[in-house]
Amino acid sequence: MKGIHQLPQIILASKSPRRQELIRLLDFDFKVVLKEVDESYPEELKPEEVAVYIAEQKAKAYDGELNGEIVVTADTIVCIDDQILGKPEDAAHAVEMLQLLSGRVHRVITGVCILYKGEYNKFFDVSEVFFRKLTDEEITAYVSQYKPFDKAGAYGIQEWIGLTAIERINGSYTNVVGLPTEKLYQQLIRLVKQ
Ligand SMILES: Cc1cn([C@H]2C[C@H](O)[C@@H](COP(=O)(O)OP(=O)(O)OP(=O)(O)O)O2)c(=O)[nH]c1=O
Repeated sequence: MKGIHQLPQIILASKSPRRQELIRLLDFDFKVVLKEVDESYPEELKPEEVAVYIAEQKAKAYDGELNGEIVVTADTIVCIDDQILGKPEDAAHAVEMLQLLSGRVHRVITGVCILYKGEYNKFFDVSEVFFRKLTDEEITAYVSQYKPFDKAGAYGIQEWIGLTAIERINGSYTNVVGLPTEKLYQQLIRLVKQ
């Protein structure tokens, strides 16, 4: 037990350093435990459903292995014109994604799954991100220097490109980084106190 609300131990099943840092800042007693999970999804799902579906798959890997802990998993996708952008496969793919996002608004959806006492509690958050027009030079320089291959949509809002090219966002900032902390906090308290 730790933090203002004294929650049980949390297992953050995520290799993402940004998620680990955010959950640390929430002041939880947590540890990181990782498992390989297949991130494929049924094609007919809507973007919001995809993020939640993958988050749930990540949590399912812990079913039956818990002893009162809370498992938290998440999945972040970028969505433009109903096209889902995951992580880029290589530099050319990253450049293509950023050219698509340049000068336009897109949605970032993070699905979250909380596994507690055998129940899967799922939700998602959506943020709109407004990019100014990026030049091709900026895009290629960013991709070669920052190698955003571990990031949905090929960019990090917390990096150089986010600081210099995002005009504004509508919604939660931490949701774009990979974990909607305000919603997650409310859900955790609701589950533990009920
Ligand atoms: C859009 C955006 C995404 N991201 C990150 C969040 C996620 O870590 C990543 C999307 O990939 P995910 O598959 O959501 O997560 P992950 O593979 O990094 O970690 P795990 O599955 O173990 O939890 O992109 C940023 O850091 N900044 C951004 O602005």
